[in-house]
Amino acid sequence: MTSTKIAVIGGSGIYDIDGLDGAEWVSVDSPWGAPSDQILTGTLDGVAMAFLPRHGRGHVHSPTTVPYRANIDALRRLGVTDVISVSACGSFREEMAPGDFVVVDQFIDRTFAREKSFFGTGCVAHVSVAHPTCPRLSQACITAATDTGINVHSSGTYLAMEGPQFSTLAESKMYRESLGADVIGMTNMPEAKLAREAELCYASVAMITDYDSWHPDHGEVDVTKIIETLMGNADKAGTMVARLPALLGADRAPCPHGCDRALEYAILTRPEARDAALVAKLDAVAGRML
Ligand SMILES: CSC[C@H]1O[C@H](OP(=O)(O)O)[C@H](O)[C@@H]1O
Ligand SMILES: Nc1ncnc2[nH]cnc12
Repeated sequence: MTSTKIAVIGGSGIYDIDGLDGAEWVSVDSPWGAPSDQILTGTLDGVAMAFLPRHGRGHVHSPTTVPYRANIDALRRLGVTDVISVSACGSFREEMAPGDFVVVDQFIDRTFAREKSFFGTGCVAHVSVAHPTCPRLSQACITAATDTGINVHSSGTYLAMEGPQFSTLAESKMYRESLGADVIGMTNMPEAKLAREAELCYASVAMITDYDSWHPDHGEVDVTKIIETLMGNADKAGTMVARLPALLGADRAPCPHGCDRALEYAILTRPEARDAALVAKLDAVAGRML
């Protein structure tokens, strides 16, 4: 058994969380650069918690420039075991309406201008992301959302686009009709891939804010409306998060789905061929295996 430490990565419109005992913003140094912001630490129902605003307080980082590697590394350095992303998303499905939550279980990664791995020349690793989210943690999010009275969909495919512009109408229709995506956002990739490399359980709660631009009865997406819808849902997200410590408990059994052992058999570079500088940077993420 290890101790649970739950991190929430708050997306657009979510820059803080209430109710932590002993709340303190702490700075965490990472060899992967500066994280998006300081990290709010504390406890909730006796369980250690951490909160990181993905875009920084004041919304400084664009989806492309969010320091994804530094963020995941910093959470790992803090001893986090479980990461929950709470994100604003557009919907490609009539029945996934603004105000609903979707606990995402698949991704289509269409981002192209971001660093997507902690590994590379001098230390090569290939982890599986066939199932990119943790079923145990996702189920806790579904239960917490249901308990909170949220209209929650228990699965969905999230298309991660580069942005920062929203999709064209043709792209929106292609993502929906040809690629079969259910929701769209700009940030969950490479975050989910990096969490897997760092052997962290990861779940993604998508808060639907709009119908992107495909829906004939809704105008094209715009950021003011997104933030309006988001603000109407921020309290629901907070209540959902507050249920999680009781559901997950302070003592943590190994992940039944192997998220916390993802690097076993993943590192290919022979010990004598590894780059010492890269190995040193990997101390938090992969120290267990190096
Ligand atoms: C505010 S509209 C677009 C912006 O919102 C989402 O961010 P996040 O996933 O951090 O909630 C979306 O991915 C875009 O980055
Ligand atoms: N329609 C949309 N496209 C991309 N990111 C979003 N975030 C919220 N709504 C979005």
